[in-house]
Amino acid sequence: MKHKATEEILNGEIVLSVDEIVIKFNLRGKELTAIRGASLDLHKGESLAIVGESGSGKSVFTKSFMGLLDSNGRIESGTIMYKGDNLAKFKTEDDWIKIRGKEIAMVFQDPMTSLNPLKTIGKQVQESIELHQNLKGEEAKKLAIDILSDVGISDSEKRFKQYPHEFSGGMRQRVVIAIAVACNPNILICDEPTTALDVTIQAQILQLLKNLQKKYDLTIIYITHDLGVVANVADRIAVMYAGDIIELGTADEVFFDPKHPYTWALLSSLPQLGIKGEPLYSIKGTPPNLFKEIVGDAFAPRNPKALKIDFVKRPPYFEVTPTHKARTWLLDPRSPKIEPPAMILKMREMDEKWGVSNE
Ligand SMILES: Nc1ncnc2c1ncn2[C@@H]1O[C@H](COP(=O)(O)OP(=O)(O)OP(=O)(O)O)[C@@H](O)[C@H]1O
Repeated sequence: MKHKATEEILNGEIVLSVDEIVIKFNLRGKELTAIRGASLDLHKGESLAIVGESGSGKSVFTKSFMGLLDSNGRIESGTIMYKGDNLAKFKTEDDWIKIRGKEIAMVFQDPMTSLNPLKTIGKQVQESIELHQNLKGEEAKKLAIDILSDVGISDSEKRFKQYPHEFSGGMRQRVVIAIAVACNPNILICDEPTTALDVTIQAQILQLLKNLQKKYDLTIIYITHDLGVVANVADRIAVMYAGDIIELGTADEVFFDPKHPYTWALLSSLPQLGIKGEPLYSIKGTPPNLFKEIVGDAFAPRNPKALKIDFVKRPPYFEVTPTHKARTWLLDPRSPKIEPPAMILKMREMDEKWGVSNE
């Protein structure tokens, strides 16, 4: 069930360790808890996808690793350990300068907001190099041209002199990736990097990131609301719901043997996996109100098969394998046996029969 490469990664070094982080926002005098004690260890060289509906906390969680929370937000408790520093305690811009770009870089959804329309794209990549690597002038320019070709911009010497508006959406996203890579970061966070692009271009950008990961020795976090998008690029998947990671496992484990009812629902609503002739599943109800304290399993009110205890007590993590865990009472040996929906059973069957995950 597990790829060999993933196993090697998980035995390797932990580059970032988040423990029980709680993040709150103040909104018109009221307090909203966006992240409710989420924990995550990121392993060197892995691609980890964080998936979940809009508002589940994917962006807030990862922005806290770079000191990019909005000014009305704060980390209330928990730790974010990176190279011996607790980033959760960082206060000033001087602290963050050491981390942002240089150690952890981010690629956002909309390339137009990340690029300066008044500067040539080459200059923008070059400046990123000059700021973060010990190179200046012609040397930095030469490296910028090389990085532009690495991200798939042909004729990069000529295109160095062009402006963002002279590029298509996909090409602009490549430039944004070039700027991030030019900082020589350890960790690259890609926040919905392909949402604004059409499907073919999406696949090309994901393949590009996969290639760059090896060449530039990157650990990558993908943020997406679409599990289908990351199926081919993620080693591991963290499923987020109402500010917490409710299931974490290798991509194969989450796809073929999911345990949390929310993960079942997410997978069942994927158009790529729909059963022919049957209507596509859609998750009923709305996520919980984060202004209120959440009791029990946050997904319970939307889960038609929720247990009584789901409304009373927050489930702990139950370990499925050393790499797979989920916060659901269904994994408690005392729980009644509840079968996942037909589509999930079918996926499991396919995996057992054809070994789809081991290809
Ligand atoms: N500055 C802010 N003030 C108040 N609430 C905020 C602020 N920023 C984020 N939130 C809230 O925190 C929660 C998590 O938001 P977040 O943007 O991380 O979700 P997400 O999973 O990344 O969603 P999306 O896919 O839509 O970006 C949401 O309820 C959001 O409204």
